[in-house]
Amino acid sequence: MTPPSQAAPTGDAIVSVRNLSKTYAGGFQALRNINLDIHRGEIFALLGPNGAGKTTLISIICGMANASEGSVTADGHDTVRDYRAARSLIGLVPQELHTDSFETVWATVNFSRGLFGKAPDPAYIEKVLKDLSLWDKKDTKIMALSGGMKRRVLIAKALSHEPKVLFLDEPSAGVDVELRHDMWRMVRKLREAGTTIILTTHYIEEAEDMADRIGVIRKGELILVQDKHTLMRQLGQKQLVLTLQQPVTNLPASLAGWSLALSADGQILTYTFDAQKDDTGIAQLLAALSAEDIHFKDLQSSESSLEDIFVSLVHETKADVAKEKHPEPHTDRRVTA
Ligand SMILES: Nc1ncnc2c1ncn2[C@@H]1O[C@H](COP(=O)(O)OP(=O)(O)OP(=O)(O)O)[C@@H](O)[C@H]1O
Repeated sequence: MTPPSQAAPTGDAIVSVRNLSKTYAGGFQALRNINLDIHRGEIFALLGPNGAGKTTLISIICGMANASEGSVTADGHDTVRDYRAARSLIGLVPQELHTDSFETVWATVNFSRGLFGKAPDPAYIEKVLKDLSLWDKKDTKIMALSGGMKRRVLIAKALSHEPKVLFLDEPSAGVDVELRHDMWRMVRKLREAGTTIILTTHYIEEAEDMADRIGVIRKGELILVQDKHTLMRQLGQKQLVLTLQQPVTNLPASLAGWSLALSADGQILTYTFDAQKDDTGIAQLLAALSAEDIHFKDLQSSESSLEDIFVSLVHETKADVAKEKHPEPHTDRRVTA
C-alpha cells in the first residue's frame, strides 16, 4: 500500500499539499499532517465519513480557510502568499447556493467570471450553459429554478473562469439520478479537455465509477492514497459462493478452520479467500466438503467492491491498516443478502 507522499511536489502535480494541519479555534484538530499530490488531469476522489475533514481540506486548498501548519501550492502558486494566482486556477462547486437569488442565470455566471479578473467571453459562457442544459434558462432568476437547476448553476459558476482544477464537494448529495448522470458525463468531458477534478463523496459507487485515484481520510488523517484499480486488487478479497444441494443447519467441526459463512436458511455457503495468494485453498475446501457429504449445485465467485474496502478501512485504526494488508472479510453481509 502506498503511503501518502511526503516528498517535494512531483513533476505532474497540479496541487501539492505539504505537512498540512488545521486546529480550529477551540482546540479541535480537524487535519493532521496531510501530504498529498494531485496529478494533472486526473479525477481524484476523496472519501471519508462525516466529519473526517474533507470540507476543511478543500476549503484550505481553495484559500477559503487558513491552515494552522503546512502549505498548499496550485500549479506552483502558494495559496496564501500568491492567493489570487492560485485561486484563479481553481473552480469550486460547493454543496449549496446561498446568494444571487434575484439575478438571472446569465448575470450570475458572467459575474463569477469577472470576479477572477477574466475579460467577458459571452461565447464561452454560452458553451458552459449549453453543456449544462441551462441555456434555455439563461434569463430566468435563480429563485425560480428547481434544486437541480440551481446545482447546475453552481457548476457553471465554478467553470466560468476556465479553471484548471475543479473541486466538487459532494456532487451527488441530494440530486436525482438524472442530474447525477449528467454531472458524471460532464465531469468526464471536462477531464478529456484537460481539467483536473477533485471530488469529495460519501457515495462509493461514484468513486468506483469515476476516479483514477482515491484518497481516504479518517479523523483528519489521510490514511491512504492509491490508484483505484491497484487498491481494489491489493485489498480485494474474493468470495466463492456455493449453493448447496441440501440445506445444512450447522457446519461440521472439521470445517471450523476455514473462513466460511453459512446463510440463515443454510443453503448458501460463502468462502472468503485472499485473491493474491497462489494457493487459494479452494481445491482442499471442496475435498473437505465432499468428505463431509456436503454437495453443491452451483458455484460462483465474486470480488469485494470498493465499498467493502472502504468500510473496512474507515473502521480500522491507521496502525491496523499499516499492519494488516488484508482487511477482515464481510461474508455475512453477502450471504444473507
Ligand atoms: N468552524 C469550525 N469550528 C470548529 N470545528 C469545526 C469547524 N468546521 C468543522 N469543524 C469540525 O472539523 C471536523 C471536520 O469537519 P469537515 O466539515 O471538514 O468534515 P467533512 O469530512 O467534510 O464532513 P461531512 O462529510 O459531514 O461534510 C468535524 O469534526 C467538524 O465538527
